[in-house]
Amino acid sequence: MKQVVYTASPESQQIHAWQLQEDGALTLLQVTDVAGQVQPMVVSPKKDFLYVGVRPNFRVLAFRIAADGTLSLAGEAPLPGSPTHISTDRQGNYLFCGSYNDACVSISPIGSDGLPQAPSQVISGLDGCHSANIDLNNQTLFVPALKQDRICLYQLNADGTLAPREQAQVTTVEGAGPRHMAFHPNGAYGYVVNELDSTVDVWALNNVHGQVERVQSLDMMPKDFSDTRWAADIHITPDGRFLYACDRTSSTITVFSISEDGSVLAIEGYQPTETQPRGFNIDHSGQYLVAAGQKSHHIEVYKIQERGLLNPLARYAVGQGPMWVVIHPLG
Ligand SMILES: O=C1O[C@H](COP(=O)(O)O)[C@@H](O)[C@H](O)[C@H]1O
Repeated sequence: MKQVVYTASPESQQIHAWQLQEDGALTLLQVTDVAGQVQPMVVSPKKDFLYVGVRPNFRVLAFRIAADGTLSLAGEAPLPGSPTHISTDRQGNYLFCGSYNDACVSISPIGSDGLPQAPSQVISGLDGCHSANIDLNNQTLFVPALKQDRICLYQLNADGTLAPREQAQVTTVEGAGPRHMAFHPNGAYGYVVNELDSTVDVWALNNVHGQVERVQSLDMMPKDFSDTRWAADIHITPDGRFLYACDRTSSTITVFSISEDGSVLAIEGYQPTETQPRGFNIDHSGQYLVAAGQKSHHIEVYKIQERGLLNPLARYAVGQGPMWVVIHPLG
């Protein structure tokens, strides 16, 4: 499988595109200079565009992805706040943007040309809004509001509007600070990394009462860790066997195994990584993990081994302050 790794480096305002070889080596394909601090990125489900949130002029840029994975700017649209996280629905018809600093989530239609338009709806009052995550059924948008210790639940209607679900929110432990989310491939469970106490919560998405319910909470730090907790990102392997979450103070990635039904996590180990890992990702074959060090200005590639443990392969200099990693299968 041919894949391309994109990294966003806001301090040097660059996107690096790398070809991921079968053996896990990276070959630099292209460096794109961007007018603005590039931060969150997502590839459209139709696989033809990379959408990138930029600042200080809050916009989403749409880069067309060529057959070899190189990028060319095709369009842009305004966003209602500083983009902290962007994502799309499962069909690529809508773009969601969560803004931590502007405490909102927005939805923007994506045209038939693949270009996002101006937001059609903005929901405010979400203090510390850190991400927007549509479930596998393309029905419920999970929006963690970090400063409110809650995850708001919105229904995505057929007309492209968001409405609070009957169960409008779930709450975390006080002071947890829910941040990013990953879904099990069976669609029954979601995993949320909590920034402020570096825990990971397992959420049953449809319990016997049809409700979202927390079924497990795990400390992701080693027993002897006593410094400030500062978790960031979370990702799952495509086969649903392993989950990874990173903490920035300790610069570690915690490795979890997942029970077959997705309901139970167990810690398998802790992987030291690049300094201040704010973003990482897993390739589509489930063989490699790529982590970015916001303070090391490098990315590092790991081979995923038995029990999910990580074997460092090589590290590569990128732009300054890398913080977002997206991996895209070509073809
Ligand atoms: O992880 C964090 O995220 C928030 C929001 O990030 P931003 O890049 O959208 O400003 C940040 O303010 C906070 O300090 C940090 O821990």
